[in-house]
Amino acid sequence: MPGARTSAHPIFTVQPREPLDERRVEHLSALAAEVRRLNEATVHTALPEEELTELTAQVRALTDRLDAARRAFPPVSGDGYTTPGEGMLQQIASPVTGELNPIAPPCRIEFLEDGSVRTEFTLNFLYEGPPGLAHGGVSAMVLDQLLGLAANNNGTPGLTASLELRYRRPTPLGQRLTAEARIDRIEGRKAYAVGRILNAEGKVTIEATAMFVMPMLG
Ligand SMILES: CCCCCCCCCCCCCC(=O)SCCNC(=O)CCNC(=O)[C@H](O)C(C)(C)COP(=O)(O)OP(=O)(O)OC[C@H]1O[C@@H](n2cnc3c(N)ncnc32)[C@H](O)[C@@H]1OP(=O)(O)O
Repeated sequence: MPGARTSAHPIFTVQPREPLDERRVEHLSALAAEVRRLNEATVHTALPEEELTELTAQVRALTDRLDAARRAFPPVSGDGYTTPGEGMLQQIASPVTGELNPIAPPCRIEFLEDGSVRTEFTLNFLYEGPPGLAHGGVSAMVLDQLLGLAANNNGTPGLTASLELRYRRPTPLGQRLTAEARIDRIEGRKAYAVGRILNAEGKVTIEATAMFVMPMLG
């Protein structure tokens, strides 16, 4: 694959990923944004069955066309995977932050000067758990990613060894949510992070703590 790079880290050497330039990322992001709309429209549509049959055939044709030039693995942006921590930031198909991934809300991450990370995002009915409320597992996924990025931003990236959540209040759908995370402490290879999700009124809905461990190299 031209231009593909692999990391020196054993976990990431098995799957070479093609780095995309900004223009291509923009085009694919625009496509993913439309597919996101399509996903939501699919759940909400009240169209009659005959029209659904016709639309199903049209969507199948579109998918076949896209799949005709299929990459074995999702691409990355910029220079691709370079170091285990840095490279992960180019993961544009992440299910949480990936602009290219239609199942990602997507959460756009702010990396703050003090090393913490923050995102504002909205969950629609595709992420419903209890009626009208966000699925707890989806919130967990967002927090896992955010706390992981805080560890990464601190220069101590790692895999999630533990993730503990306290669901304090229901997390609403269709409302601006804020999630934030920071590193609490480092102990050897272990990075401890804390984070939370707040509703539009600034009230905490979920608190999270996690521990990330950088696997042994070699
Ligand atoms: C890698 C780079 C990633 C970059 C990410 C960029 C950000 C992207 C954001 C993505 C976000 C999404 C992220 C994801 O989705 S990550 C995907 C979900 N996580 C995983 O799949 C991880 C699977 N587990 C492992 O690979 C290994 O078990 C790890 C690597 C975690 C440790 O295996 P390793 O063989 O290397 O280490 P060790 O066994 O010598 O233990 C070392 C120390 O750690 C302590 N310990 C271990 N486990 C636990 C535990 N569960 N509770 C408490 N403590 C634990 C242990 O006692 C010891 O402590 P001490 O005796 O030294 O005091």
